[in-house]
Amino acid sequence: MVKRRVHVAAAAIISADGREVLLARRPSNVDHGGLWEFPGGKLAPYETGLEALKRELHEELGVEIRRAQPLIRIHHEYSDKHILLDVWQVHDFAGEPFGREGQAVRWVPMDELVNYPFPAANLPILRAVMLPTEYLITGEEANEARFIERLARALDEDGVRLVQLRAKSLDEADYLKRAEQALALCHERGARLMLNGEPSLLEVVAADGIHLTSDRLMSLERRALPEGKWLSASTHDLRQLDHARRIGCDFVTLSPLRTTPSHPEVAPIGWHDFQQLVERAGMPVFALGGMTRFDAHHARAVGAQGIASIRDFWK
Ligand SMILES: Nc1nc2c([nH]c(=O)n2[C@@H]2O[C@H](COP(=O)(O)OP(=O)(O)OP(=O)(O)O)[C@@H](O)[C@H]2O)c(=O)[nH]1
Ligand SMILES: [Mg+2]
Repeated sequence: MVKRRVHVAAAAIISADGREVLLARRPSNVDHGGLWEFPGGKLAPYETGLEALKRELHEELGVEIRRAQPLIRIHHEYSDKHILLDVWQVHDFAGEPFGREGQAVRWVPMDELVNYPFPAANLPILRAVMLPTEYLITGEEANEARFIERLARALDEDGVRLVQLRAKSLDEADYLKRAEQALALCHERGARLMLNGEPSLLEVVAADGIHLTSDRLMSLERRALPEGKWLSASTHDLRQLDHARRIGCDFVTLSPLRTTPSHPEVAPIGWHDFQQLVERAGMPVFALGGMTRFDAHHARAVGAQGIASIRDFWK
């Protein structure tokens, strides 16, 4: 059987306070009936994704999009079709959304999203909706007070909401102590903390997830994390991206986008190849390597979740 190829535009419509996202329930008599979805539908011939999205949101919800940004593109094989879900984050719209086709429509808090039944293609979209555009990786800082100061500055002044504690020079006891301190700071501000190391670290410190080095990623055959925790990994090529997806990573960094002073010998990926890799990733990807917040807009435009950086946040 030759599968149909279906291109669908869908919207993650975010509430003004950034805490909720709008879901709709598919009518029981259609494909994936009764499941929840991000409102949207198939592109008509000659429509762009954004044009289709504008038309669909008007038809399905009675709202007009004012401002939207690409969020993630997911290719998924259903038994009867190959689907491309082209998902946009809608930050501003006019009108009061309601189910114009009789479907249920509901504002759902971000942390309750995982409790809703979605079509199989949607898991990486949920991750993308929950993740910010910027990912801070901590730099080295031996002095404890100075470390706290630097992290607090990034959280308070830069508004960072996702942090990876990377501290290769600390032994395990000191790392765990830092992790407790970082976790308290992050959670006070509603930010999430990833620990760079072994999944077993989570048995000691109740951080939000684990970030794996690419070597460690390639040595793991399955996702071994407690329920509700996130798994991310460093990747540098397609083989590592494929492996990350296979074992169920929630998101990854892909590097080095540019040549950096710390790794001058490594060839940069560059935006062109980066875009091709992201298109195949099937999960949120942060561009890493010489990135600053000025690059975030372009990173999003080529399909990434955003940028990860030490230098731009670690002042
Ligand atoms: N809109 C939307 N569709 C999704 C999501 N996830 C997902 O797998 N799909 C699938 O993508 C396809 C979208 O088609 P649709 O039924 O919304 O298309 P449409 O609004 O143009 O309706 P119609 O062509 O039936 O009139 C369906 O097979 C649906 O199950 C999602 O989050 N939102
Ligand atoms: Mg639809």
